[in-house]
Amino acid sequence: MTAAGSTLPPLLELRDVRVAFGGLTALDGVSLSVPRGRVVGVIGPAGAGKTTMLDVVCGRVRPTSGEVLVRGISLHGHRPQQLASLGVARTLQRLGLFSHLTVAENVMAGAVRMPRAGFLPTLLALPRADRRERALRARALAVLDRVGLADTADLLPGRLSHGDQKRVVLARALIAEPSLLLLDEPAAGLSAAEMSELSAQLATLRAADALSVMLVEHRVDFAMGLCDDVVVLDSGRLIAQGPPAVVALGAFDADGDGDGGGGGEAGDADGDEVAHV
Ligand SMILES: Nc1ncnc2c1ncn2[C@@H]1O[C@H](COP(=O)(O)OP(=O)(O)OP(=O)(O)O)[C@@H](O)[C@H]1O
Repeated sequence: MTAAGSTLPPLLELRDVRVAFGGLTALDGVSLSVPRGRVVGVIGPAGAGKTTMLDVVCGRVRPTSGEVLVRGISLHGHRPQQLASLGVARTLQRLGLFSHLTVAENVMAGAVRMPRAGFLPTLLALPRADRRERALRARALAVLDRVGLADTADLLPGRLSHGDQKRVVLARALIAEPSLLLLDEPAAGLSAAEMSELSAQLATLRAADALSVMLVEHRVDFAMGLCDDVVVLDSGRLIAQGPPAVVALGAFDADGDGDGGGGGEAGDADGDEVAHV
């Protein structure tokens, strides 16, 4: 990285973020960053605050205090629909596909950053609108090809397996050409084979597009295998963060089963930085 490059702010930064729902503190002073081109996984037991963290980044939930920054710009007061213009796209835990639209049309629906045809030209079916529609469809087909679903473009999503529907959801996020992708439980409901395909897919995307990813995941093995860095939340507090191999050495209970998660001693086996708060 150049000297100038190293001064760039992280793509995403949370500074001392606290979220309270009435008397319940869902996030308690969480600070973290997602550097450019990195994949950061957020793990922790049910109710730890993982989804709340994504909601805060997306503007669905306002922090009670603290700050969220994208490329160094504070998102104070931003709305979810403004996120795309900042290069942020999110997938939801529930797939949210339109059952009456084809796979390609579902993907096109994610292209909020693309120039729109405008109501009047579309209504009058003017050639300019047709051209834009065709260009958008071509983009959707290209993205579907990237996730291995080119031949499903004209099917309804209900015809696809759960794993393939999740790939459509990924394609719908990718068509907006995000620089930061937020994934809410991408491995949920996937078989072991589908999980390893998804890992390979995300690794390819990251390499090709310098995409930064923050994902929330219950499947700790998946997150540990894929992510450059892992953040562990428990009861709204960030209790550990660092490379998976280092965090795995720490005594946290990621699956909430009371057995101490990775077990063993906390430490810094290979010189990587790990924080236990
Ligand atoms: N809108 C809300 N109103 C009140 N409490 C909420 C709201 N959203 C979340 N909570 C509470 O905040 C805490 C954190 O919830 P959150 O969904 O962020 O956890 P999580 O780690 O994503 O859990 P899971 O793994 O089960 O999805 C929980 O105690 C939850 O009940």
